[in-house]
Amino acid sequence: MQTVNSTTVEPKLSPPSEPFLVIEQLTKSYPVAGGEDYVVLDGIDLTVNEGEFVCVIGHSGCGKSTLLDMVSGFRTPTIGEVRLQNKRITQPGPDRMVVFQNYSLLPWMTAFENIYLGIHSVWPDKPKAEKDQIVHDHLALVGLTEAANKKPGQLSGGMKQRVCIARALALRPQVLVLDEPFGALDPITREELQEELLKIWTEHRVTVLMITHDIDEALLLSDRLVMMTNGPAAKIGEVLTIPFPRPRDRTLVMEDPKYYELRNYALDFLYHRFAHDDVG
Ligand SMILES: Nc1ncnc2c1ncn2[C@@H]1O[C@H](COP(=O)(O)OP(=O)(O)OP(=O)(O)O)[C@@H](O)[C@H]1O
Repeated sequence: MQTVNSTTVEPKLSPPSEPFLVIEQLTKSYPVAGGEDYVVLDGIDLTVNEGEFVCVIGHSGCGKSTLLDMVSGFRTPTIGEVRLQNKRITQPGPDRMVVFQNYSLLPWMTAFENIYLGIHSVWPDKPKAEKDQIVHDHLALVGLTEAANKKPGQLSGGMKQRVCIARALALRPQVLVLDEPFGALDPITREELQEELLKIWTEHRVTVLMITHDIDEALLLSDRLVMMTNGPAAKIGEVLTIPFPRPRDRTLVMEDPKYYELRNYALDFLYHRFAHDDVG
């Protein structure tokens, strides 16, 4: 793993007392023809600290993507609001970069060009050499220097997802929004990317909001695990604080007796207390 060189902007951490990302009384409903609105999320409150890694887990269809989409600005709340550093979020912006499960790279462009495109659209006036350097640094960050000139069709799923992570981080977002980023990967590649994400986060401390269906992934990566109740009208059921010291090592984490305590607690939440009745 290489680190980003001199072009990296050190994260400016807000004073701890200042709220960073605030989700307040967030409700989202959709109109239903000839009937009552369908309420997906109902009164979600969550404050995320700067530099925190928060995972969101919940059954399929409970509204996890809807929640993160309102942080990204792709959807607007019906009631309530999301604020980043006291500024209400009303639209997408480069301060909140999203990585989706299914790569979303432009297939006719190389890995380099895919990353360059975003940098150029946010900083059109930066000298080209500087933009090139940012791309090279971020390809190196995810171990893809050799693949710079390959197109998505020539890359494995894991490599494509690395490019997506590099592309997102290259814009120096304040919040990295990850919507099940490793969901389509095989277990070995998934573990590799978890390790890489953990290293990148440890070095750069970007604030992360990540959806996962994998409790083990959440326990390895996150500071807090937000567990959603089932929809319709899903809420935050509980938030678990994940106490393992950082930097984390998978083996050490899994050897910690608290690991199984937390894992069982989360499993009980999902499969007993809020068992899914086959929707979505
Ligand atoms: N534009 C829309 N109009 C109406 N209903 C919608 C719309 N978008 C999403 N929904 C509904 O909102 C609910 C939550 O969807 P969402 O994708 O946020 O769930 P999720 O928890 O992310 O699911 P998964 O884990 O399967 O990705 C679902 O019942 C979905 O059908």
